[in-house]
Amino acid sequence: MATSPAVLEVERKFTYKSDVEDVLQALGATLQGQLLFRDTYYDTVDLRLTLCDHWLRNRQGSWELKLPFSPHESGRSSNPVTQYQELTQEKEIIAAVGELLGCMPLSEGMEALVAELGLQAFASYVTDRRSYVMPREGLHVDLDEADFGFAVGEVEKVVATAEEVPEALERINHFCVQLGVTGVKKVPGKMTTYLLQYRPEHYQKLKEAHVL
Ligand SMILES: Cc1ncc(C[n+]2csc(CCOP(=O)(O)OP(=O)(O)OP(=O)(O)O)c2C)c(N)n1
Ligand SMILES: [Mg+2]
Repeated sequence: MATSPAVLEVERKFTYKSDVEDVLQALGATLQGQLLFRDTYYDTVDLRLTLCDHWLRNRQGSWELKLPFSPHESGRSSNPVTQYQELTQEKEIIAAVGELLGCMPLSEGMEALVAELGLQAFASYVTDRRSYVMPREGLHVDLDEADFGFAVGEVEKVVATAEEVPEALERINHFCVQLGVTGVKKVPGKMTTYLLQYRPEHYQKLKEAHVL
């Protein structure tokens, strides 16, 4: 099966104040747009996907799987920068889920896979996202407000190969200094906060597995 070019997302989350958009524009960021979207996340009944830091979601009708491509760096550390591969082709998602669960799914499509593996939706929320771009740096900045009353920003760079990651890290961290984001600890994202608020047992299991 021909695989699509890799999409490797290098990302750092940050908390922001009401003047963040003035600061972004002063740094040369331009508003790309505002988007509302619902994410619904799925896992097996015994949480085998998220316990392996794999995040299967349906975003406004499109399926995506986020999986660590550098496990020692992503969720399993206090590093504020996370690194995930993002699959969007259903055949690649099915293959990756099957590989992780040690099975050969017969399903050709995602709805069938959900039924075949008995996957359950464990989180669903709407995000109001204002997206900025820093064209020269090739960085994107998302300001997210979730419908359960939580806001978080993220600076991210998407690259195609692992060799491009060190420069992406450098650009993200340099921009975060300019933005006044200085903490070295990981900033909780929407999913972490959602689980803590609504699925504390799931949250606890992921903490014990050092995923979150
Ligand atoms: C700081 C941190 N964030 C996420 C994780 C685990 N994790 C990885 S992916 C993932 C699911 C997506 O989480 P998040 O990035 O919060 O959502 P969102 O910003 O809407 O997705 P995007 O639009 O960026 O694709 C999680 C929880 C972690 N271990 N640590
Ligand atoms: Mg994110």
